[in-house]
Amino acid sequence: MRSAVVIAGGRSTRFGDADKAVARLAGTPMIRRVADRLAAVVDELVVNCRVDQRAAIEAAMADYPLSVRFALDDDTDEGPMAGIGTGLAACEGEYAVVVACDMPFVDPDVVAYLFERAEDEGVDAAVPKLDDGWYQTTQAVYRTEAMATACENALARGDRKILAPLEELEWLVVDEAAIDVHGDLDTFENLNTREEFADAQSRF
Ligand SMILES: Nc1nc2c(ncn2[C@@H]2O[C@H](COP(=O)(O)OP(=O)(O)OP(=O)(O)O)[C@@H](O)[C@H]2O)c(=O)[nH]1
Repeated sequence: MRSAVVIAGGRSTRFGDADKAVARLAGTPMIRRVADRLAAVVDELVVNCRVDQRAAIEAAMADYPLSVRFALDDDTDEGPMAGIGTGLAACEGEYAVVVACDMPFVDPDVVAYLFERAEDEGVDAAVPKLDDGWYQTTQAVYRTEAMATACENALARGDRKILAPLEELEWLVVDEAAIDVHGDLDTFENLNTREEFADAQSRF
């Protein structure tokens, strides 16, 4: 069984006075676009968000073909890594892909490849690294229990850095060239501002 976690507990401050997770992108809430792209490669979906976001996200997920569960932040605004840990702790699969709610171009072929790399090599995480040097921790595959525990441990020692939990795990880096062979690099594009949102509309 493979799981997916969509993290959505951010405040969308660069977007303005609205939750970008449920903002309509070419007619469809952005989080639903992400979820729809994941449906072909996972068996269940977990949404991580705050309690005040739940009703709108639930409405956006109406009639989704897979089981959808919510993993709500007890402590809000603890950063993306806390959201990753909360979401992974609620998963039933041994491995889960984590995807940020603002990555509507997520490519199922890339996700499938990340699962294969993690599962075949038996590691705790497969994390893409682009040629610009950035680790794509918000579009990566994790062993659910190991990463959830590592996130808890990092938060307990006051470290909210997104790479902090990986320090105690065995993980592999998936480089840009390998991703490029298996799918579309647009998969990592994330939308933060109204302008980026407007520019992206015509691509659906
Ligand atoms: N659970 C949780 N998720 C978060 C938090 N901060 C960011 N995220 C998520 O992490 C991903 C990347 O975050 P950002 O692009 O910084 O999103 P954001 O914080 O909503 O946007 P800005 O306020 O404009 O930075 C998004 O999916 C967010 O929903 C947080 O404090 N808790």
